[in-house]
Amino acid sequence: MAGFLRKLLPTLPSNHDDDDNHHSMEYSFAMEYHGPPVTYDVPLAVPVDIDQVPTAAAVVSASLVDNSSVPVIQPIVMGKPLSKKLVDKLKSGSEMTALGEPVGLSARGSSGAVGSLNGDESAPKLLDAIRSSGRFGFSKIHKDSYELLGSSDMLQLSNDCKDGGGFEDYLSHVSSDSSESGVSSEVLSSEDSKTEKPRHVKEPSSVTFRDPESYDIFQEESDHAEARNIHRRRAPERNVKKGLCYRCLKGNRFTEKEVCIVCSAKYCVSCVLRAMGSMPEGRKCVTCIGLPIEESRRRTLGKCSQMLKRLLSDLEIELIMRYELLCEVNQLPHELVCVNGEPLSQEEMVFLKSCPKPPKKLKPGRYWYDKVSGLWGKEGHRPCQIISPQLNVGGQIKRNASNGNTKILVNSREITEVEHWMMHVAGIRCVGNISLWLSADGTYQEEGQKNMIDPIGNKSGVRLLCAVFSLPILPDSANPSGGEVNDPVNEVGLNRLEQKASHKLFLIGPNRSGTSTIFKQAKLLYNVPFSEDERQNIKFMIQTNLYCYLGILLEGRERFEEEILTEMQKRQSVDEPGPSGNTGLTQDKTIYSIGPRLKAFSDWLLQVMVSGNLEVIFPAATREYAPLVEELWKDAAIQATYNRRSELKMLPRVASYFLDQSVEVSKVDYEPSDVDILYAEGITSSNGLACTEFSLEDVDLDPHNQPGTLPSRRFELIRVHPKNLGDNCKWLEMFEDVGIVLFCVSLSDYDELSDGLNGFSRNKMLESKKLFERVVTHPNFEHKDFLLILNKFDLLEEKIDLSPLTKCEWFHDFTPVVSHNYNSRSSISNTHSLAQIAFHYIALKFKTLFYSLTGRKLYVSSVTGLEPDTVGEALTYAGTILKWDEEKKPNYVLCDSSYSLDTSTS
Ligand SMILES: Nc1nc2c(ncn2[C@@H]2O[C@H](COP(=O)(O)OP(=O)(O)OP(=O)(O)O)[C@@H](O)[C@H]2O)c(=O)[nH]1
Ligand SMILES: [Mg+2]
Repeated sequence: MAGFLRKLLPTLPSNHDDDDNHHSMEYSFAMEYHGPPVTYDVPLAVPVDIDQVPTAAAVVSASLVDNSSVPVIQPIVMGKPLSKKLVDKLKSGSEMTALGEPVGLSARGSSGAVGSLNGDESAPKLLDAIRSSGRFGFSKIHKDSYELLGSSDMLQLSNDCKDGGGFEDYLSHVSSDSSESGVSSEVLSSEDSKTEKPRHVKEPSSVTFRDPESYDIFQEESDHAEARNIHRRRAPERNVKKGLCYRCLKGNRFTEKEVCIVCSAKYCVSCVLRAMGSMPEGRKCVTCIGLPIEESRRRTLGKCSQMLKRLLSDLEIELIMRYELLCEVNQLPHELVCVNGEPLSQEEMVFLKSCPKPPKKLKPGRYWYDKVSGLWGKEGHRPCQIISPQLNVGGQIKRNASNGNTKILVNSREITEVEHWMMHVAGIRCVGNISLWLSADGTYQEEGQKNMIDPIGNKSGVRLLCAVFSLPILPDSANPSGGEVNDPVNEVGLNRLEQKASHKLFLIGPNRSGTSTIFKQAKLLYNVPFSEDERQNIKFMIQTNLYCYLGILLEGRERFEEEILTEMQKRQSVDEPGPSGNTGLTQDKTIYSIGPRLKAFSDWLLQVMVSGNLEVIFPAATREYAPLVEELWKDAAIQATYNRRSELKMLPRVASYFLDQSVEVSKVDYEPSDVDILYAEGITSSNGLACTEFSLEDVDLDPHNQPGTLPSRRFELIRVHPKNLGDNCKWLEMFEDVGIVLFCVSLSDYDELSDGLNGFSRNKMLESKKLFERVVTHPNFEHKDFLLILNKFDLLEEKIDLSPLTKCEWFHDFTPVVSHNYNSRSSISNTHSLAQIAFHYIALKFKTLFYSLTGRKLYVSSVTGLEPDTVGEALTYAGTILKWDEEKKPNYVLCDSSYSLDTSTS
């Protein structure tokens, strides 16, 4: 019949002729009826209007450019070498589901990656091997195991080879029109590939398939770019209950799983290899091969779970991870990166990524780029990196690129407040409406001026500042690479940038409240070493201060001597009044008198101090005058002066500590001990900003827990001196992301006066109160927790009996009830010392003030900065407060495939 019909219908399409064996032909036709009339209605055949027949639109060739629009059949599971038995089966062309899985159906990834996962070769070697052998399909790697090299590309390749084309032809085929064919095929054995054409080569189709096992729902796609966006926007919907494996639907949220970097499907240990196959593009379900990754997972590229590592050999993992990182389809799409308002072209993206200093961790987004200096940042934000300058990428930088509001233009961009502050700290004074040029070597120049301003990268304080604020560190002339070598300050910064501490503790307090002591104590407590740079600075500071202390003593000595002499003169004139007024100068030697040599030294030192040149004469002075310092310190007059140190207002308590070891300290090879560092005044950086990181173990509320078994959290302690905060603490706005503010107040301030401006001095406790109010009410800290550190409790204990708390007018109502047998040192009513009561009273004053300003609760801690325990307790308390805060917030669950436990929310 078919033969007959073929004769009847010679115009049938001829391209099916060679498919005779595969296509049966069936036809229907109508004939005119000539029989007897019928009693029923005969249905009429309505003529068909050809134009009304629906037809499938031709496939747009552009849609085939992208792999994502091409129907894919899954690659063979190649996690392990295939057994010989299976290989034989495959060779015989029979069973295609030997593993109970669709075997050997390979999607053609855009990378054209060849899926050898078990060989000893790395990818390039493997390609070389393929190049030289010209054989594809299975290669015999081990005695009893075969390795499947095939993908559809290879299949195509094998055909090309068979047809006379070599591997080079294949490569050019892949690179030139790889995107057009969209071929998928079943795997052939090496022999098959030599002798046969692929048995099943699919024509391109605009229909995509759904994997019945993975519940993927894919959209029909027509346009390449749109298709990419669809996939990027919409991960395939999955109705899998949380915690279950997406393939076997078993397990719970604690079952180890690996996650697909495209659709976030999770697979358990038994299913992962089946679901992900050979992973020619890394950890993707087989249905996701060829699709761009989910952008939020970009940071996890190249980091697989422990589970997968256990399943595959190191080599396999290495190769898969390399594919994952390098294969083209996983790369950041160029059009998603916008620089200075313009999306990047493919060429610009290549240019950007291959420059000597490319942007780190580039993600889709809008960026600004200062081509002159190389500064790079997110649109509307301060700079975050320095990349290679002069790259021809993106558009022209705009004035408001970083959303600055300083009216200071640097390379046509209005800089941000934090950059302005950095320049301020670096000593580059610039007020609004100024245009500067910043070159790639870090030099500034005012527009239209010839004078260069020093590269600010040279100043260690600025570098630290850059580190604290995550600003890029500008290179300096001595180290144009950006100062990343042998620079402890910078190292701190870089480490900081890398690790990103989880919580920032912001330490601030008025002058001499003890913030630097607490900061150093924290470093010592948590074994954060002082860098060589810091040690040298501290040594220099201790030696300089020693001369200051000596100067204060010498000044005191002069004063005491004069007092005595005046007294003696008075007495003499009363005792022996006479016309000559003889004062009997032979008797003018007092216990405060020193010999002529020491007197000469004393005069010189006092003169240097008055002229403010003390720092200039160091360190030469240390070498020169060490013997004199020793002699002076041991001199009876100085010792007598020192005994009256309580009358020397300027002499700090720690002075005696260093003066006691003045000989040691003034030696050239003096190395400060930890205690010396703690007692030294100040820290290191002149700008009053310091930061350090440490870990704290979580607070253990369960007594059964072993010590050291709880997770630890990273903290960053940032200490800022108020003198660097500008008028009305303007610069506090730089510290928006702090977790908690530690406000330090010296308990001993209540009866002390500050050296006020123009001779106007004020009670120091009231000064502290004023600063406290300013910081607390700063908009930046509106919702921040505050921990008040009431420091110098030891001094409060010492002085409270001698000097009543009511000396400070704010504490006028301090009227503790004292029992009759009151002993200030031991107890009041056998429970609290007067100092403790005073502490609670002061704490309450601050709490009430805080509540009136914020309506919130103030936390308070009693501290003696020179004692490690109390500082440790206060910092742990700060950590605990932050933890309480976290617990109050809704639970954020981490979702990272590098975690071996399934913790995602899906
Ligand atoms: N007795 C005693 N002295 C302390 C205590 N804490 C700090 N000091 C001393 O108080 C002085 C000032 O302390 P710093 O830590 O330098 O104070 P600061 O907040 O850094 O203030 P600036 O010096 O203005 O930067 C130093 O001499 C410290 O040794 C304490 O708890 N007890
Ligand atoms: Mg200090």
